[in-house]
Amino acid sequence: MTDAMINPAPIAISTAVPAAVELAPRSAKLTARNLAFHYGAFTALKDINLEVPEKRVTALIGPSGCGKSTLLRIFNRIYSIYPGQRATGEVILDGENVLDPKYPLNKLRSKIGMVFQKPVPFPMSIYDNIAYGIGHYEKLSRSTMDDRVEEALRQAALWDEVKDKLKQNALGLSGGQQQRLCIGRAVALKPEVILFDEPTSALDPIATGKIEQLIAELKQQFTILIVTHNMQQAARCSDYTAFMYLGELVEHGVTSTLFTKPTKQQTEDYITGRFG
Ligand SMILES: Nc1ncnc2c1ncn2[C@@H]1O[C@H](COP(=O)(O)OP(=O)(O)OP(=O)(O)O)[C@@H](O)[C@H]1O
Repeated sequence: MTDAMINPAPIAISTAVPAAVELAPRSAKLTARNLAFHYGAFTALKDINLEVPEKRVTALIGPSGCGKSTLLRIFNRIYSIYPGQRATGEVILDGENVLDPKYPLNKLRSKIGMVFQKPVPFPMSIYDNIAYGIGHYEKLSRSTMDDRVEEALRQAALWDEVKDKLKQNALGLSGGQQQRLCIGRAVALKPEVILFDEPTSALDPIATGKIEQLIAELKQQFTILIVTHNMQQAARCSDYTAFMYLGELVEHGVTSTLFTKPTKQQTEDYITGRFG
C-alpha cells in the first residue's frame, strides 16, 4: 500500500445521497461505549465511543495501524478465538451488550455479518455457498431454500451472472464475482449489520464500482460499517465517516462535512495528505 493510495489528496467529494437525507437524524443501530482493545500488553484502541446509525453507511478511515480493522473485528468478536486478545467496554445492539461472553456467538454471527478484504468463497458450488450458512440457522424445504438463495444472489447483484451455473464451483468465479458471492452469503442470513473490511482492495476499478454501487443499495436494508484506505471511496459511498488515529477516535460526523470542514487538526492533516 503506497502513501498515494492511502492519502490521495486533495479529494473531490461526491456523495450518493442528497445532503438533506444525509443530515436526517438516525437512531444508532450499533453503539460502542468506552471500548478498549488489547493485544497482550499492547493497547491498540483506547476509549472508543461511536454510534453507528441505522440503515446508513459509516466509513472508518485513518492511517495504517490506527486500529480500524481491530475496531471492526471487535463488533463480531472475532478476537475471542485468539488467546491474549481482550476487549473492554460495551458494544450495544438491540439493547444488549454483544461483547458479554453470555451473549451467544451464534446469535451474534446471525445479526452482524462480515465481508473480508480477500473474497473467501467456500470450495463448493455457488448455490451451496449461500445455502450452507442459511442451513446452519434454519431448516428449510428445498423450494424455500431455492427462493432464499435466489433472493440473496439478487441482493448481491450476482443472480443474472450465475443463475445458469448455480452448481458450478464458486472458485471459478472472477474476484469481483467472488466478493459479491461473499456479500450474498452475508445478506442471506438477514443480519442487521454488515461489516466490510476493505472489501475492494483486491479488486479492479470496475469490480470496485460494482461493490460500491451494491453497498449503496444494501443500506436500504442493512446498517453498514466499512473500513477503507481509500478516501475517495469513503466520500463516494458513506453517509458518515469516523477518523481514527493511534488507537483513538478523533472525529466522527457526516461524511461531506468531515471532508470539507473537519473540526480537528489531525483530521484535516490526514484528509489533505499531510501525514499518513
Ligand atoms: N495480532 C496482533 N498482535 C499484536 N498487535 C497487533 C495485532 N494486530 C494488529 N496489531 C497492532 O494493533 C494496531 C492496530 O492495527 P489494525 O490492523 O487494527 O490497524 P489498521 O488501522 O486496520 O491498519 P491497516 O490500515 O494497515 O490495515 C497496530 O499497531 C498493529 O500493529
